[in-house]
Amino acid sequence: MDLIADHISHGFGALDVLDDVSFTVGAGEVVAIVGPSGCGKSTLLSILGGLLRASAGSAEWRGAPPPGSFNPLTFVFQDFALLPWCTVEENVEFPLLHTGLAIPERRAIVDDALRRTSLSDFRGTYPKQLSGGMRQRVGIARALAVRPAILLMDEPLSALDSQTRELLMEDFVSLLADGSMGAVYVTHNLEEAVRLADRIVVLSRRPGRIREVVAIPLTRDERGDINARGKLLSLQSGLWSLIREEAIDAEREVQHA
Ligand SMILES: Nc1ncnc2c1ncn2[C@@H]1O[C@H](COP(=O)(O)OP(=O)(O)OP(=O)(O)O)[C@@H](O)[C@H]1O
Repeated sequence: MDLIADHISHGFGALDVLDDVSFTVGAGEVVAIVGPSGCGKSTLLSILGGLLRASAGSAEWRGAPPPGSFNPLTFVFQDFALLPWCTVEENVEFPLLHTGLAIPERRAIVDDALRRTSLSDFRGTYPKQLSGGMRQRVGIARALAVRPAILLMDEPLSALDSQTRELLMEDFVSLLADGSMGAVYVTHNLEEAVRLADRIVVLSRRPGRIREVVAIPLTRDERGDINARGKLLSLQSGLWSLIREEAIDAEREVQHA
C-alpha cells in the first residue's frame, strides 16, 4: 500500500503552515520529514493520518492494506500516549477491543506484538512502573497490534536519553527489516533520519515547502556497520547545511513570539 501526499497545503486561520507538499511513501518504505521548528511537520503527519483535513490537496492511500490489517495507518507519539490505569497488555489490546475479534484471536495478536517488542515479561506491568524506553516499546507494540501498513511516528524517540534512543533505533531497524511495514518519521534529529529513512523530505521554514528529497544510498543493515559511520555523518552534515540558516531564523522567531 502506498501513501500519497498530493499537493497538500494547510493554514490555521491566517497562519500558512504547509505549501504544496507532495511525495509518496511506497510499501515498506521509511520516509523521514525534517525541517526547522514550526515548519508544519506534525501538521503534515496529522493530515497524512486523517486527523486533520488539508486546506488544499489531500492525503490518500493506493493499493490494498496488508491482509488482516485493522488500521492501515497508525500513530506512534513522542509522549507514548498510554493509558496509565491499564497494564502493558491492556494498552496493547486497546485498539483491538472494537474489532469484533474473539478473545483468543485478540490474545494471539497481543502476544505477537509483545514478543516483537521484547515486552512479553512485562505484560502485567503498569506504565508508571516502566522506563521511558519501555513505555515507548508499549506504544510501538500497540501500533503493531493493528497490523498497519505504515507507522506515522512523531518524534518517537525525542523524550528518551541517548542510549535508550540508540537501542530503540536498533529495534526499529529489526521491525522494519522484512519490508512489510513502512513509516513516516517526523524528527528534529538528523542522526535518526539518516539511520532509519530510505528517503528524507526536507521542508523549508513555515510555510513548509519541500526543499529537497534526499535518498540514503545504503541499506539499513549497511548503516549499522561501523565502516558506514563516515558516510552517515557526511549525509547528516549535508542535511544540516540545508536546514541550518532557516533553523536559526525559526529559532529567533520563536524567541520573539
Ligand atoms: N491546531 C492549531 N491551531 C493553530 N495553530 C497551530 C495548530 N497546530 C499547529 N499550529 C501552528 O502551526 C505551525 C506548525 O506547527 P507544527 O507543530 O506542525 O510544526 P512542527 O514543524 O511539527 O514544529 P516543531 O518542529 O516545533 O515540533 C506552528 O506555528 C504552530 O504553532
